[in-house]
Amino acid sequence: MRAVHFGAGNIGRGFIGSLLAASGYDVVFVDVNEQIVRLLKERGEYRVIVAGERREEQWVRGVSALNSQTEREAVIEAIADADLVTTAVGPHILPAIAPVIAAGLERRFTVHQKPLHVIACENMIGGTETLKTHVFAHLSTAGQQLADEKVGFLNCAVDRIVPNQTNDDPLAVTVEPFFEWTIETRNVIGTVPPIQGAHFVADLEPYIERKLFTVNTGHALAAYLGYLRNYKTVQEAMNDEGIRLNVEQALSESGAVLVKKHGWHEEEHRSYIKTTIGRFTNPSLSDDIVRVARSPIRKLGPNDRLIAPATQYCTLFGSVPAGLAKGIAALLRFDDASDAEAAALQQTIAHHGIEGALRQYAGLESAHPLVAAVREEYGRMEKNKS
Ligand SMILES: NC(=O)c1ccc[n+]([C@@H]2O[C@H](COP(=O)([O-])OP(=O)(O)OC[C@H]3O[C@@H](n4cnc5c(N)ncnc54)[C@H](O)[C@@H]3O)[C@@H](O)[C@H]2O)c1
Ligand SMILES: O=P(O)(O)OC[C@@H](O)[C@@H](O)[C@H](O)[C@H](O)CO
Repeated sequence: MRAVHFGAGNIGRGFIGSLLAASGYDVVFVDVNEQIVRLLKERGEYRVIVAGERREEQWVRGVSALNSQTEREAVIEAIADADLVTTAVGPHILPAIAPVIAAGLERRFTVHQKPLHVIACENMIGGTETLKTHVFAHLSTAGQQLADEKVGFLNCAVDRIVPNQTNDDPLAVTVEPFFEWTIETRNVIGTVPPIQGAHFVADLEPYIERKLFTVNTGHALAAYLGYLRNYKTVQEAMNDEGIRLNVEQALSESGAVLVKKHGWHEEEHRSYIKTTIGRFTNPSLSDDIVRVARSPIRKLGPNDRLIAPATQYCTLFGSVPAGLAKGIAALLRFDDASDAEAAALQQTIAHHGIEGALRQYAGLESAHPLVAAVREEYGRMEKNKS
């Protein structure tokens, strides 16, 4: 079996590639980072360091790599011959990889019509559906017809904290012990792709919302509030009792939405939150706040980790979730110079105020009750820096 995986970064090497290799796939990584591609080609293996109470090393073997910029033809051939195509490149990169995936499918259809599954492992709702739309924009009419019949685009939720790497070996990747990969079966063609440890479900919505509105919501609160207090890592931020209480408050608010909307059992969800907070405080990991806070405009989106649970809370319970409002206000104060979206967000706020930013990026009209609550928190943060 062959899997072509786009994005040999933190989660690509630290989770998806390692699980696929353990499931018996020959994994071909596709990336634009020449150093990583060269080393993967040279060595054909890399180390995953699982940092929990005990430190465990696992070798991922039988992998290869291609550079999508300089080896486009080989990428097309690899897709033509693959059983599975996966991605972990970041939501903003999906449009950039769509043309080569489409070219790979067109080539494949000239040679054979075996079923193929495509899974985008990005932190977003409907990630694979979004990739499919981009890919279809580059397919011929005949190609679209065949893709509809022969290619199963499967949405998924992917969960493992993989920080930015500081190992001496550029291929080694340190990860947390926890992992969860939930894949929707709705669009499977034939049988589900054999992936050891993956959890297949008929309806992904409860799972992706539970993951995004708990793990990523809590992470966002810790990162944006931690940034305001000049902490460098999520672990440092979570050791601040005030921030930890804010994270817990926001997660009880998003949790109330998840329990009411999807029928998650209250006790089970409390335990999911407890596990999540334990993961944030893992003393064996050091996760940079600027990584977790990255791309604040994306994170301010109407379907993303802060606005979606907050607006749903307002609708379901008729009151404003104060913890989530604080997280949104802290996001609006994120001005890290190395983050292009943070710079653009600050420009928007400078020109149009926070109301303008919330309208433009979160789709919130000024009359929405959340806006007043965010404005109040935002003003308080200006005075106290936290
Ligand atoms: N790191 C985590 O903890 C984690 C966990 C779950 C989900 N995710 C999601 O996985 C995705 C990737 O995150 P990450 O943390 O691994 O980021 P990352 O920056 O470590 O990895 C992204 C990789 O994509 C590569 N890339 C960029 N443009 C490309 C292109 N045109 N073609 C091929 N490769 C390209 C980059 O060179 C990099 O190696 C994001 O959507 C993220 O939300 C991350
Ligand atoms: O990857 P992002 O930018 O959407 O979010 C940052 C982190 O919250 C995220 O990468 C988590 O570490 C991950 O989602 C855990 O599964």
